[in-house]
Amino acid sequence: TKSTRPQRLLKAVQKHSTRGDPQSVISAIDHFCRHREWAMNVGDEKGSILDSVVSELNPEKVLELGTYCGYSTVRIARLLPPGARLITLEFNADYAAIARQVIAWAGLEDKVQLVEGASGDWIPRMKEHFGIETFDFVFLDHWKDRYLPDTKLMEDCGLLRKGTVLLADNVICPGVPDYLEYVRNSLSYKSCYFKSHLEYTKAEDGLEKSVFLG
Ligand SMILES: Nc1ncc2ncn(CCCCCNC(=O)c3cc(-c4ccc(F)cc4)cc(O)c3O)c2n1
Ligand SMILES: [Mg+2]
Repeated sequence: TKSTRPQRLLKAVQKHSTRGDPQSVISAIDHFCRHREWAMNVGDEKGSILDSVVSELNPEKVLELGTYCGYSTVRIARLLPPGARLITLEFNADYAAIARQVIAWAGLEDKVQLVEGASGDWIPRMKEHFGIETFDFVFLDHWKDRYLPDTKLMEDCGLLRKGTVLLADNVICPGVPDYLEYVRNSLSYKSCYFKSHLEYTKAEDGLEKSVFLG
């Protein structure tokens, strides 16, 4: 039977990168997506912005919503200090199976916990199930119509603290208008837009960085 795009992406990682070398995994995925098949990874341009936000923050507790093949998981986890933890939620079991192998190939499995399921189901269980008090950094890259409800859910579950940073992908393309309106107008957030491009294309897209003020 025909392979899937995530399966072909994994093969490209195993063929063109070095096990245990996260940077080579990132480069192999970017090369595959730019020259073989487009895929919805955050990509190299927005990825560099993601890197700078994570490096500046040095977060201990990270939540990623939407793993896909693990590209942004690897980008974030490779920058985390020893002892820091990244929990990443993936709804699609096939994507999760590929992402686990990409994360393991990069040698980052000790920093990453991949959980299969829907954000709306798992966010309320973070405290009791993972012993998480609050998150320092959240990367939103899942269903675009879940960014706003899940942000409100994280607020209600007490998972955000003064200074927690939310970074949202795709705020222009595909777009998250209700989320943008909320974080840009709410007195509980200080928000700013990083203009960029949709991964591997010339179309405009960008990341919205929002600091929770408590
Ligand atoms: N609730 C819940 N909980 C947990 C979950 N885990 C996964 N999901 C479902 C996520 C499904 C993938 C989400 N990502 C995107 O849809 C996406 C799309 C584009 C794009 C596509 C076509 C174009 F022409 C232009 C742009 C580009 C991007 O960078 C994107 O990130 C979950 N949902
Ligand atoms: Mg995205």
